[in-house]
Amino acid sequence: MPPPRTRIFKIIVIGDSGVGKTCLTYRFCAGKFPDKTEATIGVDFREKVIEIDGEKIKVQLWDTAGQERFRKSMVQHYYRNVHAVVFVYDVTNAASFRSLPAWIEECRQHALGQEVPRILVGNKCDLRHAAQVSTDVAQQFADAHSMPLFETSAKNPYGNDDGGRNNSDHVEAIFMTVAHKLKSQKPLVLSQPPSGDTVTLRRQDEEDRGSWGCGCWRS
Ligand SMILES: Nc1nc2c(ncn2[C@@H]2O[C@H](COP(=O)(O)OP(=O)(O)OP(=O)(O)O)[C@@H](O)[C@H]2O)c(=O)[nH]1
Repeated sequence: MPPPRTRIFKIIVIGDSGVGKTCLTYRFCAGKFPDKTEATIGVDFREKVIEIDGEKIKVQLWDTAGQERFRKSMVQHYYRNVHAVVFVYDVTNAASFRSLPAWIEECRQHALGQEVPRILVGNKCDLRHAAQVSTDVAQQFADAHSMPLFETSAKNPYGNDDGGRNNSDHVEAIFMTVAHKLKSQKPLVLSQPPSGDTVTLRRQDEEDRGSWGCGCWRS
């Protein structure tokens, strides 16, 4: 029997430069805050294999450049066969929140349909004292765009810089939520052949490969 194939979920992470996209993806894949980061040029990939309901799934995070000059040549590649989008803003930087409509518009221009799950992430919640974007305002925006909102800190998921708890979502839990959503959208389905008594297990993706692309499977 051939080894079971591993599904790959491609999730792109987008938002202004400096909001913490590299740190969030690093936190999820490496389990810690990076010692230092530099502005992303083009795109970086990070992967982590997770297990949901006994199935191993490869979560592939595309950490995209926030700076326009580092995006230009790559932007077409980001949006090919995307399974989910994570929009990130920095809770201490109102301008990064005001940029969100432009990022949503960029997705629209690259033909990302409403069927592609999106979430909104407010990062740097450890710096609550310096927050410029309130949870209420962010929640209104998320509701208006039918996205769930998560507030988090890639740096310090459990506490803030005053020594107190920051009540933020854990980065791990956020990406796992997206993976669960994707898995539930594309379950394994039982298919009964028209005749004969063999029942074959087929993955939903094989039926709509046109829209999801072959790239989400690997032997
Ligand atoms: N306090 C705090 N700082 C953070 C957090 N996440 C990221 N940073 C800092 O924010 C700065 C930018 O982080 P990056 O992850 O490089 O930002 P980016 O969005 O990937 O930036 P580009 O690659 O230019 O698009 C770095 O100095 C990080 O240390 C956080 O949760 N809390």
